[in-house]
Amino acid sequence: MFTRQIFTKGFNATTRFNALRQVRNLATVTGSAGRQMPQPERGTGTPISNDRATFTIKNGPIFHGKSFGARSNTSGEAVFSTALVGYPEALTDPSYRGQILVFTQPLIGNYGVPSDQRDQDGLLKYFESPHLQAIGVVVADVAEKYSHWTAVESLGNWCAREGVPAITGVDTRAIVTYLREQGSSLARITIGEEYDADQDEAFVDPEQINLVEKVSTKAPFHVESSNGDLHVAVIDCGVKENILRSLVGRGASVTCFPWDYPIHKVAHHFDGVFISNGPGDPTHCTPTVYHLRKLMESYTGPIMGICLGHQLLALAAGAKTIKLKYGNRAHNIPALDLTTGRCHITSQNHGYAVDMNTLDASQWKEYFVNLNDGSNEGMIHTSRPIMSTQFHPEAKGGPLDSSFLFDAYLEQVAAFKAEQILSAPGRVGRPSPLLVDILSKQRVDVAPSHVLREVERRAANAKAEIDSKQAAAATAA
Ligand SMILES: NC(=O)CC[C@H](N)C(=O)O
Repeated sequence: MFTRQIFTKGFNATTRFNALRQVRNLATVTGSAGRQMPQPERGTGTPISNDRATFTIKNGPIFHGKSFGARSNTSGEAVFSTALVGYPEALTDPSYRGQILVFTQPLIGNYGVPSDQRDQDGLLKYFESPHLQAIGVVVADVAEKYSHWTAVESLGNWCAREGVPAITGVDTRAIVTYLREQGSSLARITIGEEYDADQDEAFVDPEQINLVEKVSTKAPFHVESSNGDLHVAVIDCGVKENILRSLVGRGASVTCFPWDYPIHKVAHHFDGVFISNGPGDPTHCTPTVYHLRKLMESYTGPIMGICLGHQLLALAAGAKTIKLKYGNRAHNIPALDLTTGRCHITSQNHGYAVDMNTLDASQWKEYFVNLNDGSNEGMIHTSRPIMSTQFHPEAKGGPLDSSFLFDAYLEQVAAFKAEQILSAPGRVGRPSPLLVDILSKQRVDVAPSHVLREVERRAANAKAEIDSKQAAAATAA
């Protein structure tokens, strides 16, 4: 409202100045508590490295540039995003685990990195999870100086603190042109050394790894809504905070379960079930798919899935998923709603898609279709309240065009709850206070990728040591 007034004709200069000052004050008033410079956690991260750096695409071109993040090497799938804003949200989105993110927007870092402040419901205000999730960052031109009222540190500082290598000064247009033609590729970032072609076998292929088990909560957690008395079970495959906020803000408390939790055994306690986004190939999540199949057989309440959640529901319904040539990562992808004929501009981040030809047409209809490449963007059950989208209605970053899908889902959740109360009047509406007290309020035991890497490295070393001792003992005997 203020901004509208400021630019209305007829306001004199002083009024305009005061209004602007008010907007600034409003904007900064809540920020102070979380605006201290974050301190490095002991034993994690490195100082910022400004050494030479190399970005190497497996069997492809090599790009030389300058490091601006952690002094460590990394390897994974190189993916690119054409989003113009939202690097803090993208880099903390667990769906980017295992991936080196190349930004096509040339100037990245100019508004710094915000704090890990939480909102009134205990959800992160500016991040999609507590840590950087992408395992490497590639930009054309990093902004070392930044300016924004939410910023507490530079992008370089954040990457270094979180142990994530980052490279600047490379031609991201050439990288994208290569990936677009060649398709998804493995790559590595090497800091401070010349690239050695003999290391080629060291490329890590995230497609082979179950990344969901690394980013999912290890035990259930609960986020209470102060806005209503609905209760939704979320299968956490690496859930974005803004998905939780979209549910909690609309009056649903959420209990989030680990990815492989037998959800069908507890679903009857809930007014709805939701399946989150998450990293990697959906076919790794066999337990989730099995539980979802059982859930759809026994549970009549509303079910919604987003992105990986959509793919898992489709697999549970008997369909197949495919890997796209290079995926869709942007904030301006047109998706056509086939039930209304309306086009929505959507936020996306995925490398796999549901093959609509494999979905049982007697039970499911295609809900949305991508107007750029014709890929599937969602499905809806023909007779039951089950619906899912490949794109991200929760945005962050990106447009809110499709947030109405959360409204629609929660209307169904409320209707189901009302029905349940009528048929079983003793049913407790709100989540039990005991449950709420016992459960954690945040994800449980989800280690940031570089900490996990270190743990895995030490475990591998320990195993190698035991193996060699056993071998030596066997030879001696
Ligand atoms: N954002 C997501 O949930 C991504 C889903 C899946 N990992 C894919 O890349 O297709």
